[in-house]
Amino acid sequence: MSLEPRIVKESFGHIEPHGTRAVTYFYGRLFAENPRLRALFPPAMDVQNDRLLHALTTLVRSLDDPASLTAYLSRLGRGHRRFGVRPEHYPAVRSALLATLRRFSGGAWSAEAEAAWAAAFDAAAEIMIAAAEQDAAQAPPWWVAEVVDHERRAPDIAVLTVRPGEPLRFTAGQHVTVQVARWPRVWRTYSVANAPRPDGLLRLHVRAVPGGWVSNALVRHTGTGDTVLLGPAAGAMTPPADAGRDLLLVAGGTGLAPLRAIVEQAASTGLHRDVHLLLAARTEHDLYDLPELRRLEASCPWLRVTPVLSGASDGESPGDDVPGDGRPHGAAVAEALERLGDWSGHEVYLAGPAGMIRATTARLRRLGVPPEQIHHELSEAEQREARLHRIPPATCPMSAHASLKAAPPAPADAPPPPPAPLEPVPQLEPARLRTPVALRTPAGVGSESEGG
Ligand SMILES: NC(=O)C1=CN([C@@H]2O[C@H](COP(=O)(O)OP(=O)(O)OC[C@H]3O[C@@H](n4cnc5c(N)ncnc54)[C@H](O)[C@@H]3O)[C@@H](O)[C@H]2O)C=CC1
Repeated sequence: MSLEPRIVKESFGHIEPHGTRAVTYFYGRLFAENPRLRALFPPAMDVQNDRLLHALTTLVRSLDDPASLTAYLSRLGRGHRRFGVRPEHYPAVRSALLATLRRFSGGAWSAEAEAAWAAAFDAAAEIMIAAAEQDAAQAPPWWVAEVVDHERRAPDIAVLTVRPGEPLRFTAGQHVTVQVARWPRVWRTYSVANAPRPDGLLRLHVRAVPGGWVSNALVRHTGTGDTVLLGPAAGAMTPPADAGRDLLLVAGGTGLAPLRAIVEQAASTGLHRDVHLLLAARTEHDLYDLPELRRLEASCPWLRVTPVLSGASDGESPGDDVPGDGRPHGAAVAEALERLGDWSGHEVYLAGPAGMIRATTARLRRLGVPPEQIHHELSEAEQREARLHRIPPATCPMSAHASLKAAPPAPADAPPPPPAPLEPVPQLEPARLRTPVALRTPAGVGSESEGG
């Protein structure tokens, strides 16, 4: 990639302070000039805004590291397949992006900056398109999956088992995105809570968070026989086949999911490494998977499961509220870590609220665990929580799956309805439910059909 990182970084510095305003302007301009593209996006754009800002920041920061930039853009290109993005959409995005940069750079914009950004965009688009095309040759953009089991393990927690119509490849520790019939084009990330199995089933652990569209739909309004869409598996929190060390897994709440998959993976490969799973939860009812874990522990001599209760919270916002017993959050986990042994020789995997990941990482470092032995996906946890603290004021009662199974009326716990989308919502073809799926898009936008 022949780029001008210095110029791109400098000009981005002028735009960064305008963050959200600039991104809002970008999408406003994109949709004003290309109304048909609106149909590719969810009704409420808050998550999309965050994603664009995150993508631009990552792009600019990675300009000096072509290998990680290419890996990031390839992931982005593959991930955009599920939105129905096609090569012919890129010029419109390019034009809106340059206009936005020009608009928010004030007097600092120059022909040199424009050329540098145009070159950066073209190079990025080329990588994204190539990755998407390569991916299309081997995997569908999304999978239609049937819910084959739905267990309500607590008032706000469900464990769902889903069967994709086509094999969905993943490794233990990875996550997929999920879309429900009730909220078309709204994707949320959940870890797969099991290791790959011959029957291809995936288990998801979901807590219904206040105002959460997809989580409430999955926990309270989904049952056996319903259909969800799944995006491709992603994520790098996968232990190597033989990590060479014993494992310490620290789970916070439903952050158990990816670690549960790692435990299953260890069981199926016969690793002969000790695995200690520390299960942090606020209350007993949050220990929604403990009976199953106890059964697993009884049959696996190398596995030890230690639940740690931190106390119920008074507040509603996840992650940063204070437990009811007045002790600082994370105190119980920290005490347990200190009490239970020496972890400096362990490979450690953490999943749960961002605050827990940060606090536990700091504690492990103090306990002598080298940073390269501590694995987590903190930036994803932070993004998820940023979204939760800013519930968007819009919803969409239309359903991409409406023709598959009538969606019930919007639930009482859902936020108020959104402005109508400018274009018709893409519809799944009912007849092709369990075979490759076609996305019908408005004329001129093109149509996406599944590659095999
Ligand atoms: N469902 C899934 O597939 C996955 C979920 N996650 C994330 O895991 C989290 C789980 O949320 P909940 O089940 O509501 O967990 P929670 O909010 O009930 O907390 C679980 C444990 O973490 C501790 N904790 C919470 N905030 C803390 C902080 N700031 N410092 C130290 N400890 C803290 C709590 O005391 C509790 O012991 C969410 O952020 C979710 O996004 C992560 C990976 C997969």
